[in-house]
Amino acid sequence: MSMSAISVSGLRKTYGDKVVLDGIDFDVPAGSIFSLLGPNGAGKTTTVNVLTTLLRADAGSVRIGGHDVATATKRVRSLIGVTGQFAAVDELLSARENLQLMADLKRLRPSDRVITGLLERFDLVESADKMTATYSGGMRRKLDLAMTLVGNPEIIFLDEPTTGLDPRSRRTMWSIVRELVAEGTTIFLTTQYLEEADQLADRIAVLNQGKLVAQGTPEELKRQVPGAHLQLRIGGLSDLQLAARLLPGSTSDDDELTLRVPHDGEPRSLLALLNRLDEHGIDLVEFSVHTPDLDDVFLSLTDQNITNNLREEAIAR
Ligand SMILES: Nc1ncnc2c1ncn2[C@@H]1O[C@H](COP(=O)(O)OP(=O)(O)OP(=O)(O)O)[C@@H](O)[C@H]1O
Repeated sequence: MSMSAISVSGLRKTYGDKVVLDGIDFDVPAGSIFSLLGPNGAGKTTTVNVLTTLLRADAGSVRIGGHDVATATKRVRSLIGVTGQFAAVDELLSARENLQLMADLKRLRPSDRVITGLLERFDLVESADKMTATYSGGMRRKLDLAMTLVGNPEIIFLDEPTTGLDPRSRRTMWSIVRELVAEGTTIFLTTQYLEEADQLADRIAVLNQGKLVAQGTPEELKRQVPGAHLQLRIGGLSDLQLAARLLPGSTSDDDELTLRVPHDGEPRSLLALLNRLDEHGIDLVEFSVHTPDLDDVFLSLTDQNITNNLREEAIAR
């Protein structure tokens, strides 16, 4: 059984009479990537601030690496690294000097090998001694993450790590994040790019108006929103018509010989459906499963008019 790196239960935070976090619960297994999504003002930064000991919760419990953030603050701080949207990089110093500063802050001695190793890993050796004010946004982000890694934190909070980066730099950051996880690091990621969460996260939670309205793997979340369907291509018109009769709710295109069937892509019922076609001797040429992307999930779950039904179903998962 995998251990929880982050365990949150009944977390509440209010500012005056504004309830920002209204009792949220989630669990992040060690060595996995968890992404918290939500519209602006949903409470993501507030959550990160509580989890990283910068802010005290009003109620609930938060354990990081098994330690309570409220009572074992120092221990928690020694386990975590935080990379913010606004990089901690000092622009008047070089990459090497920034890393040295971080090593000194963490009382890491000797630090030369660690610093050289990080410069190599992040491909910053050539510019290591140039003032970071001359760096591109991507290089600065890499340095920021490198600084977070000084001292080998077990759990890393990445707050919008690729905002403003071009697609190539974003992919470089993604592969570094994947490497870290492969080495056993736990990552808590906030991002405004749903594709990033989709690419990286093992599990995603969607925060809306202070509550978690859904949690699951990217695939589980995508299956919850309407629009998922199967596209079948059939060998002939009579087979197409027979298939359309067998599969209620389907719509057929006689010219293309295709059939669109509402379906969430769940393997067992998919198999049953295909078997049914086979039992009737229907010539199935091709099929594909179309699931909505995370944008659809996000819009549907964070819409103010979301039906209570979907919300309850989402929470139950
Ligand atoms: N110190 C504070 N005092 C009062 N209200 C605050 C304070 N900090 C945050 N809030 C309010 O709490 C709510 C959640 O803010 P938070 O910054 O956590 O949201 P967020 O999901 O991170 O948003 P964004 O995506 O815009 O960064 C907002 O309505 C915000 O105005």
